[in-house]
Amino acid sequence: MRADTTVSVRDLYMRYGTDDVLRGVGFEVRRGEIVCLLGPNGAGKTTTVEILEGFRERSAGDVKVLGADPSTAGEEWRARIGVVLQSWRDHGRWTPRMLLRHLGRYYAPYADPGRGRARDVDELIGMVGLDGRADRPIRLLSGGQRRRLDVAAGIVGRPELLFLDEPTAGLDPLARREFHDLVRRLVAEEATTILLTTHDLDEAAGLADRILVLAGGRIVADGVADDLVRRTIGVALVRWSRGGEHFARTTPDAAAFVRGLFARHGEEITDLDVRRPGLEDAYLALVRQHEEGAV
Ligand SMILES: Nc1ncnc2c1ncn2[C@@H]1O[C@H](COP(=O)(O)OP(=O)(O)OP(=O)(O)O)[C@@H](O)[C@H]1O
Repeated sequence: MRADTTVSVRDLYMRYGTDDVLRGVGFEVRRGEIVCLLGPNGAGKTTTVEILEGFRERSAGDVKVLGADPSTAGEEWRARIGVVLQSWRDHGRWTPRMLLRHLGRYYAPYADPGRGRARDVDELIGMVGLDGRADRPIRLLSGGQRRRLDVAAGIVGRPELLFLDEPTAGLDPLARREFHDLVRRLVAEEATTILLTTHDLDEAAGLADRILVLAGGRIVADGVADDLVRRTIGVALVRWSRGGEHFARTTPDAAAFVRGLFARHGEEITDLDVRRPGLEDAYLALVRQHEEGAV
């Protein structure tokens, strides 16, 4: 294991009743990395993240988070991680300011001269763009504003490691952009390590240093987005029509392929489209291959 390994997972198994949801999951996350965990609904992303957060007991496997086993780690360890859950509905009568001040107090005993104490509440409210809403009851916040408050609650204690479960679900495009900037700032200024789940593949491609794809209970891909795309489906997707039929092929050399196509079929070719595939294409191909048992 490298010295900067923040999360290390080996042979992780999770069984619910007779259902094996995780079947030998393994990956690592290094300090200051933004890693994005992708996978279809029900693949086990939340389960994995909750095991790493110490909220769920695993069936088997080795898990180390900030050097400790989350199933036995204490409060001092917990104060070093931040969590934004998929949904959290509570404290409706409180105001964001009250809630953040309350959560901040929790971190006081764990103040570390190197990292400081809990963040100043006004600074935090500004960071997540909740100015003007800080003193109104939480139940009156819109869904997106509520999500911003969730993020604020996750970073109040200046976590070394931040877990974000679908953090931008329900955010408008501007709020999403601001959230991405906030994540990049946390990484650049505080070397925060980020593990996030999302179904937004543009978000994953734009934000993550590395992508993990969970399918069928295992990590079926682990790498930089561009490499995953190249490895999974080649470098170009060529689509065309001929005689009313539609065709599509992937190829590492689009120019040579298209020359060959025209040499064979000339003017019969219509609707030619050459496109560099993106993460969404690679992801869908991986999940499809996996479902067909080819991975
Ligand atoms: N406490 C539980 N008891 C039994 N089954 C569970 C429990 N929690 C989750 N599951 C099942 O485990 C599987 C994985 O669920 P999980 O929530 O981890 O998936 P996910 O990848 O986060 O899905 P989504 O993208 O829909 O949020 C699902 O089939 C779910 O029904």
